[in-house]
Amino acid sequence: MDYLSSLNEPQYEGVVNTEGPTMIIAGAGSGKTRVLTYRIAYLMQEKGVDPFNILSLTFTNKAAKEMRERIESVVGSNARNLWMGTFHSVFARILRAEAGKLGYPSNFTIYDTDDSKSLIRNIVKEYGLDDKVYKPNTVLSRISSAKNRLISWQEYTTNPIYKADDDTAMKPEMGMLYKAYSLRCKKADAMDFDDLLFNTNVLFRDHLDVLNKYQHRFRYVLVDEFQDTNVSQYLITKKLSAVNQNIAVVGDDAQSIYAFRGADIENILNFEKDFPDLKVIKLEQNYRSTQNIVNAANSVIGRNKGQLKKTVWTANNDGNQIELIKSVSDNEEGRFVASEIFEQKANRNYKNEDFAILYRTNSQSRSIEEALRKSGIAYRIYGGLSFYQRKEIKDLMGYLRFAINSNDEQSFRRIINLPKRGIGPTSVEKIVVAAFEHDIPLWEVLTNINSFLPGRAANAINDFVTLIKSFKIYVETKDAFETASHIAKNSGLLKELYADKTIEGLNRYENVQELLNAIKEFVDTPEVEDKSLNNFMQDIALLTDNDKENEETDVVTLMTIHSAKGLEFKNVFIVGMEEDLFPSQMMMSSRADLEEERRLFYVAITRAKENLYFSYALSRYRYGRLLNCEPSRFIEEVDPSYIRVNTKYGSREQKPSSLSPSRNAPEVGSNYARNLIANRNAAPKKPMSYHKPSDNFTPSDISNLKEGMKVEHPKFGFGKVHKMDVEGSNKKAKVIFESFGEKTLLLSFAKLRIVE
Ligand SMILES: Nc1ncnc2c1ncn2[C@@H]1O[C@H](COP(=O)(O)OP(=O)(O)OP(=O)(O)O)[C@@H](O)[C@H]1O
Ligand SMILES: [Mg+2]
Repeated sequence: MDYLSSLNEPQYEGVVNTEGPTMIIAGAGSGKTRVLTYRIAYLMQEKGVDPFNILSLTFTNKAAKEMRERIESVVGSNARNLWMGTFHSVFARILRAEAGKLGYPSNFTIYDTDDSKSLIRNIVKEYGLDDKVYKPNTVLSRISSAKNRLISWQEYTTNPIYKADDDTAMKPEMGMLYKAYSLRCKKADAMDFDDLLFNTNVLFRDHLDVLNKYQHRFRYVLVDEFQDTNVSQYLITKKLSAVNQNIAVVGDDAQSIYAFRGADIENILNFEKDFPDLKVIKLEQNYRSTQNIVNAANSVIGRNKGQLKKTVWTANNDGNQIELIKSVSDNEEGRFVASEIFEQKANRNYKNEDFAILYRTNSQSRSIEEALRKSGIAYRIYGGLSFYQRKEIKDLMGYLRFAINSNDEQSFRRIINLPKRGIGPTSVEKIVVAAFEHDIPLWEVLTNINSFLPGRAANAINDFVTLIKSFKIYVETKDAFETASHIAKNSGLLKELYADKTIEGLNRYENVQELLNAIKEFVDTPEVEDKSLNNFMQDIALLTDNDKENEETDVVTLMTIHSAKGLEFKNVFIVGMEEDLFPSQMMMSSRADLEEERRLFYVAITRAKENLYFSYALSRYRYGRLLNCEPSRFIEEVDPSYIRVNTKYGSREQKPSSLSPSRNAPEVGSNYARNLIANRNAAPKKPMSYHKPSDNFTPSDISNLKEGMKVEHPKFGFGKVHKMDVEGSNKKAKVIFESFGEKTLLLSFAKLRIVE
């Protein structure tokens, strides 16, 4: 068979030895992904394994798609039945099927990072905490890191270790926020990204029958980019392959670049302990890059202390030296890069798609984009604001999500006053708080709104509820396209966009049409059996812009180095090679951080097949100020024999070895100290902490509740009935609680225990 003949000896071993645990840790461009791809093809074609029994986990949906296409070219359309995708997408699918076991409905909503952050922002406000101390980003990453280490909020709030850490960091309320955030997500029938992995672990831990089912389904498990799995992901794969032991992982410790998100290099070491029969395969030949690029990459990564020893060599040509481009400003940098692309295309027959421009942070794309646009070079940005992050798309998706899951708090907040219905933030807050305090679902509050809000506000909500109910009928009875079109029209969203005749308005209108087109395409796909909106929405939440179908393919790629992992391009520009930018200012405070940053540099270098450019500017706008910049220390870390200064654009005199030796010490330390002092001085407001119900708490029959009775409420604790109010249809009781003061409770919802 002809795909096998294109493999070298160890690669061949990796493909045909399909049984038992296998690990390949090898350098960039050595064919790790190729081995995984062919191993799957081999399993299907030679071993007759059913694609339903193969689970392949990749880092991006794009990588999964490419892998599937390659396998398809060998084995045919049967490859579509492989279980292949990111950890998040595969396990979201499994969680939907098993949701009931964890107390979620199968149509649970997936909160994206924006949803999570805005929920945190609300909670911080509700508890009266300082939002400069408890920034949504900081709080979310602390929660995320706990979840990825499988620490539940229950454990977090009871184990004093975490409290001590948070106290030291001047964020003593972190545990309380973790708990409140988790309860709110659960109440909204929503999982955030980390929950998808966390809950999969809970599912497999607490439901051995379910674990058993998937252990038998996935006879073969394969993981690409294994170095970037976190503890939570590792545990899932380990459990799944415990019975059959057919697990193959490939990775490169020198390319581990997600430690800041909890990826753990220890997994590579643990793997040997957890699977003692492990077969380890070494790949040493690089097929991707020229000799020069491979050598330069080796000279960089050799500076890291904590790497496994590996040999990487190539039989490819020497190729050109790395070109160093110096510019006076970020705008000039953009122009130089654009001119170079223009020239290379003209002289060497390259196409746009042969170029990639890689940068450390998304915001660097602006000056490059401007220059490319002026030169008429087609490009595409990966990452950044993706299609599904655009406001108009999120708005319509908010309606679709809410029609499916009407307890979804974040969607509710997004759409309730869109278009304007005269419902103010106070009413919205009252509704959300009522659901929480009465411990009833959001939808139940909305459908009984007259009990919670005064007349006029209630009327507006009632109209909204009627509208959503009519949408729900569509969700139940029509296909995804009919439903979504109906909702787009009748929600008033399309009309509002249509009325806006500015260019941006037209764009937004077209984007919504584009989403409807995508849904139409989904409905028209013959292989899709379940054409409901529900089914369409399932995986959408996990799509990133990188996965979007590309309209035009011959484009220059712009992306962060992080998202370039695993990819390759003939020509690569690494731009913004300046101190404080790359290495990033935030990553210079410890040796471990700097090593991670250096691995990122290694990843960037090893994306290039033929030509590589480093570019830096002497000044750049950052944080709204023009800053002077110095060339990155990383430039000097590359053996100078592999670099030449580009004299077309940069200064002729400058040599890489003479790059400014003196540097100002980064200000990280002093800033940090300033923040600490500032935080200490800002007296934190005390959060209100809800009462913990007594162990014997069960709500009593309260039809005979009378003034003077002593009661317990699950959240407000103990109190005394002050006054009964039987006016109108709603029976209410005014209760004075010991810690919360007076509250008016609706008897039809209140869960109270009569104490005496
Ligand atoms: N035996 C081979 N003969 C020819 N080309 C090969 C061979 N093995 C791999 N290649 C090619 O080398 C390039 C790198 O392979 P691949 O992407 O699988 O490497 P990798 O180890 O996964 O790299 P990375 O660490 O960057 O993910 C690809 O273009 C691939 O097609
Ligand atoms: Mg790879």
